[in-house]
Amino acid sequence: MDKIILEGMSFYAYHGALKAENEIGQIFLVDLELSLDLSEAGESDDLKKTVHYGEVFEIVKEIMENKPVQLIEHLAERIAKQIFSNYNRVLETKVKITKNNPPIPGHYQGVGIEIVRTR
Ligand SMILES: Nc1nc2c(c(=O)[nH]1)N=C([C@H](O)[C@@H](O)CO)CN2
Repeated sequence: MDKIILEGMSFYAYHGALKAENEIGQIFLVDLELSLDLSEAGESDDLKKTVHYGEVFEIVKEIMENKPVQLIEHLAERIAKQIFSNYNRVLETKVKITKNNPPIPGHYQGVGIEIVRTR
């Protein structure tokens, strides 16, 4: 299946289970993969036959920069639901959200989750 990919989106936000995260905030990295048929858009060269990835970015931004929540799973779920609601063409959505510097002692590149939802 073809994919639209938005990779390395970053947002400063205040999500987290710890009060410190809600007060200080941190950077969240979001990767998104939308599975859909891109052949019609490829053949027609018509933007209406695909999903505008700039619009998708704004959907993610609105959710990531909105009211703080505890879990990044909740953010990922909201993003997937909104994508399916806005775009009937999308058959599957993969959302990966990472925190590179959470207040968790230790040496690591990042911590995060990835969900895959199918229509
Ligand atoms: N599966 C998850 N585990 C944890 C999350 C999360 O969102 N999903 N969040 C936290 C805290 O906010 C952490 O970032 C700071 O202690 C812990 N585990």
